[in-house]
Amino acid sequence: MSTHIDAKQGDIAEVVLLPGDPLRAKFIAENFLANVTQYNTVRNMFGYTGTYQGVRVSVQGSGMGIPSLSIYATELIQDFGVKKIIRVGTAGGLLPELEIGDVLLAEGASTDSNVLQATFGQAISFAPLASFELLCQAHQSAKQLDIPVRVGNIFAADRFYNDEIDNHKLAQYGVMAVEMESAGLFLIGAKYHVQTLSILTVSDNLVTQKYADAKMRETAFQDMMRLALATAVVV
Ligand SMILES: O=P(O)(O)O[C@H]1O[C@H](CO)[C@@H](O)[C@H]1O
Ligand SMILES: O=c1cc[nH]c(=O)[nH]1
Repeated sequence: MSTHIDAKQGDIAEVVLLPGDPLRAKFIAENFLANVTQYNTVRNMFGYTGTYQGVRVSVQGSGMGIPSLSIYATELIQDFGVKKIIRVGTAGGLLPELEIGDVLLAEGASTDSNVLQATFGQAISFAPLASFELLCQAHQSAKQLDIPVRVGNIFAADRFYNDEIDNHKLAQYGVMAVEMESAGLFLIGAKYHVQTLSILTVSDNLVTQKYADAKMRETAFQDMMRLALATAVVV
């Protein structure tokens, strides 16, 4: 076991889906996986392992924000030998044409988090990128499943509520949406040479002010879940 994950060696698959919401982890395990066992309840940050199309897959809640995700991603890699992590998250659209339910593949994650400076110092602006292999696979799987996706930059904000970020300028520079974890995930992937990707569903649009309710965020975004699982099981 690790500090925050009460699993034994071998309980967790080499590929893990990582939603922020532990109830989304439960929903994915109960609705998509076969032969499911629950390996973690510590802090109610649920973790499950099962099979999808015959391949072992785990799904683990990460909590909200880079600090919480970093704990789970690091322990999954260092203590349980995880090789691929796919975040399945929600995001706020910054482009007016994005509708609730649209699926995004994060190619890179800009951020206002201090985690990059804490790692590299002031002189370097590290660019946190998704794994090219996982990104290509997800793009290909999306075509096979007939799930439309947009690929590009997203913004991983340190705060859900803030008045300082210029969303309009981010959108002008092509940043599709805002969420709170991907830059930390991609940084950890780079550090430990582990493949990482974020597949996101637009849960609200900051321009049009449309939004999904909490139940929808927990259960409704099944295109993202099917796409992440299809990507995960390709070895
Ligand atoms: O739906 P999840 O995966 O939690 O992701 C988004 O939702 C949370 C904010 O409501 C943040 O964690 C943000 O990144
Ligand atoms: O971090 C997030 C997630 C969803 N929607 C937002 O506006 N922000």
